[in-house]
Amino acid sequence: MEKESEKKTADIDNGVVAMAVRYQGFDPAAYLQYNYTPPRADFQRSDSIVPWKLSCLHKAFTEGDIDGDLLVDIGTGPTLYQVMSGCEVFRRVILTDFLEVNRKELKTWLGGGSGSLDWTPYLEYVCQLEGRSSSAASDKASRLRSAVTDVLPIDVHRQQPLASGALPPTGADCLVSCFCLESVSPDVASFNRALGNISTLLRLGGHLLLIGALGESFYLGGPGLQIPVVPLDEAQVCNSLKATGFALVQLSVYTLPPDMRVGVDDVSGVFFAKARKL
Ligand SMILES: Nc1ncnc2c1ncn2[C@@H]1O[C@@H](CSCCNC[C@@H]2Cc3ccc([N+](=O)[O-])cc3CN2)[C@@H](O)[C@H]1O
Repeated sequence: MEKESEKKTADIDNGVVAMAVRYQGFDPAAYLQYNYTPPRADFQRSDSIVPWKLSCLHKAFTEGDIDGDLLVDIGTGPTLYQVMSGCEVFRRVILTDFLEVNRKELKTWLGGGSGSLDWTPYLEYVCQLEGRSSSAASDKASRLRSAVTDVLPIDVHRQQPLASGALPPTGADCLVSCFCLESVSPDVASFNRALGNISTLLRLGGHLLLIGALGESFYLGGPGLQIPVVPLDEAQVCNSLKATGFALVQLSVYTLPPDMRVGVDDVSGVFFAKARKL
């Protein structure tokens, strides 16, 4: 007779395995087009989502309470915007993703190639936030390329999400993770476990910068590829951070205007959380 706890564990594993299978069809180029081109990435609009995210990250990295040597991005996907401010603060940056197609996309750009998206407008915008002239974008690209030392496989559902020895024994000084945990977790319990798993990668007192979707139940990971998402609200995000040993430092929320709802997901808002590991 299967014990209840064994059945629950089996269900948990089945949900995670099903999610991993779903991700095999992920299309980085399509995903970038859906979410990282206008209107969601319109640098002429003050209410566009990407400028909001870049401003949150810039402020969080530069307001003086974050420092250290190593920044790790959890579930980087095929995007680089997450570390364009952080690469000025940390000597070393590690990017991570579950899929080889995304790691390849990142390595192409890092190797000087042009990937599926032109990141120049992003680099120019972050240069402006930093008070540099936007012509400094190519210098920033060089700094980013030299700061990123590794692009590693990761699985946030493992108690040890990275290969042993991937990080120094003291762990990362800061983690950043954008739109990953809620998009790979079948339910809130799985989301909380994943948050606890990635916390093991962060030193005590280190910061977590978490960006994620609110009210999202699915998104398109490629043409016709609906990927399920566990819907979160602000209260759940706060509860999950507290339950996994983080002190919330700051929470900001962006509510999508109607014309940002373009049919590639059913997200209603985006949260930005700055938290510290207790
Ligand atoms: N087990 C795993 N461990 C770690 N990473 C894993 C695992 N499985 C998959 N991954 C990895 O995680 C994935 C990260 S991309 C997830 C996309 N999240 C949803 C999408 C994003 C988005 C973007 C922008 C806006 N907006 O309003 O501007 C809204 C939204 C909401 N929809 C992907 O890289 C996969 O490769």
